[in-house]
Amino acid sequence: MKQIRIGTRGSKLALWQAYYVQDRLQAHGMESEIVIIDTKGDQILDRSLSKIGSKGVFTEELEVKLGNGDIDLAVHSAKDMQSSLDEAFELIAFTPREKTNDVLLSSNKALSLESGVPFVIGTSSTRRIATLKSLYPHIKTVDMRGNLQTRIKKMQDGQCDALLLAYAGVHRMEYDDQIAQVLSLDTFTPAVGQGTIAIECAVALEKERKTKIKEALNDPATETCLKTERAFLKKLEGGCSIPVFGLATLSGNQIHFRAGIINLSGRKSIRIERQGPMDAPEALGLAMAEELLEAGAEAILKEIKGQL
Ligand SMILES: NCc1[nH]cc(CCC(=O)O)c1CC(=O)O
Repeated sequence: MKQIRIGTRGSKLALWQAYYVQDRLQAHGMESEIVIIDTKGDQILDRSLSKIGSKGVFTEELEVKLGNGDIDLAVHSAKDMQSSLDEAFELIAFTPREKTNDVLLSSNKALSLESGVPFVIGTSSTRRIATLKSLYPHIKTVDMRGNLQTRIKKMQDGQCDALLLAYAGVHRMEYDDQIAQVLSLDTFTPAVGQGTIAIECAVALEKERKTKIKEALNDPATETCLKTERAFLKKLEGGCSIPVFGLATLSGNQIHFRAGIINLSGRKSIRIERQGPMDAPEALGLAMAEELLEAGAEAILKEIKGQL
């Protein structure tokens, strides 16, 4: 088979993901080449994602190259993928998921959210900021974007005392020794897709190639969870800038799904937990979204869209 061309963003975390994909393909007898592609999300660093307009900021340029056949697959953090893709593209695989928790990262390992001692956290995530406001009002936040290495540098320069990040990225970039706290999945329920890598292809990609790529990379359990979460997100029309969260896990042949929404001040939040059969992930995700919308998420979403 002709070499597979892997498209990726150029950040260290993106490249880690691309090399991981390359290794898996190699293990399945497929040679590949990595093609680095710059995206709007990498270029605009002085504005928060919620202000750029989250849709496709990390994906648009990759999709252009998928569309014209310059690359065969695009590697993404599943969390960065908008919930609705253009009809010419599809997600064909999700890699085995890393631990999905958020972590508190600091050079001062004694820091703790529960201690009651005030400190400053650098984060631009609306979900994390709202959750902090709600549960830990003594914590201040400052806006912080850029790749992991840039943020850690800013922390070391004194712009904040700690960062609030996904464990997956921290672990992949080998900053485990700076983890002060691993946060609970019930309080800091992660964003949809956190911790897994999504593989995007053009629908038009040759069938045999697609099948082989999927065989090499897809983890069926993760795929089921991601289908649940993404169906949920799609119904809520939440891009990555909306403080919506959702985590599906499997137990036996059931999907356990906890999900919710929090308003920007952190004063209103709605959480739901439900189970559903493993063979109908989208139905569970959709039902949860509908239940949440009826329980008040509709009003919260409207309020948030007026504020961002
Ligand atoms: N929002 C950016 C982003 N997209 C994916 C990850 C981390 C790795 C992952 O969850 O796949 C991060 C950084 C973070 O939230 O800490």
